[in-house]
Amino acid sequence: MMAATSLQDERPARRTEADLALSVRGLRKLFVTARSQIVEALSDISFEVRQGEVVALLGPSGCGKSTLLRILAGLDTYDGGMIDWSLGEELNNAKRLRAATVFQQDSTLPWMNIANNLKVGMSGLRLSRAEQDERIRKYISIVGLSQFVEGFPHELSGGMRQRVSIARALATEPVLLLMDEPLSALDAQTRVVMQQELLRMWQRTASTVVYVTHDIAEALTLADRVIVMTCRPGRIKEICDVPFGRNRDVLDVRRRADFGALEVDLWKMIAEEVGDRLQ
Ligand SMILES: Nc1ncnc2c1ncn2[C@@H]1O[C@H](COP(=O)(O)OP(=O)(O)OP(=O)(O)O)[C@@H](O)[C@H]1O
Repeated sequence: MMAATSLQDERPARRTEADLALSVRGLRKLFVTARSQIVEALSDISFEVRQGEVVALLGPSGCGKSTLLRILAGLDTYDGGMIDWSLGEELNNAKRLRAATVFQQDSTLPWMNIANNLKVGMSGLRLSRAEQDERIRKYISIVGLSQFVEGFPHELSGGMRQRVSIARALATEPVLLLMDEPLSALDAQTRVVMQQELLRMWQRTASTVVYVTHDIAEALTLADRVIVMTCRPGRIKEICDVPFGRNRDVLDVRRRADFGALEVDLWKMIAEEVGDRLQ
């Protein structure tokens, strides 16, 4: 059992159905390979995401984390089960949440300067020019790139380009922020700085976030709950509460004894899946 279960007093209070942002029920996803083989990527996936909650999807390589995120983003279909978008609005004839996605790979547009990269993300939002400019200023400043706003992606490092991608998603002020290993290409120092920035931003914007990572410490640092997935076909192995509250500091949480205990528990779960002998 997880160490978190002994820390009931620090957990966020259980909320009612009215607080749900979305719930996924019995989701199944099949792929057909080039050799006509059927691959079951996801099987019987059920979980809920509450408003303002940060949920991390953690699991071994190939367990279907990105597939699940792509389905939530509306970029892929599914073959069974359902998604109930509690807070959804009508978008393209379907009830969905207004979401923005940040991927692992660089997705900046090289022919546009940084300001225009952010504008592209906001293009469907019918914002006035002044509102767009204000959001560009705000979110580029949040990711620490104010002096590069007129520059072009090729003038930035890989990590800086990734920060542009994050700013572009944030500038749309989405109801649901979907992030697929957004910090994995960054160097270790920038990564910690960005984790702190994400915590700060989410606290300010009360964002609802689904965050894919294979990094256990990152999941514990950022999330309110960690959903651990099994090897393929990806199922839910365990859902763990992270008892650190939203108002947390990247370095302070790592000093906590229960951080270490949770990290070990999660390691064991992942090791069980990949057949490692660490356990
Ligand atoms: N287009 C596709 N056709 C066939 N199989 C696919 C396709 N896309 C994904 N898969 C398979 O589905 C499974 C889940 O892939 P997915 O990329 O979602 O895993 P992941 O957990 O995000 O992995 P990683 O952590 O390595 O990025 C994998 O076994 C993969 O081989």
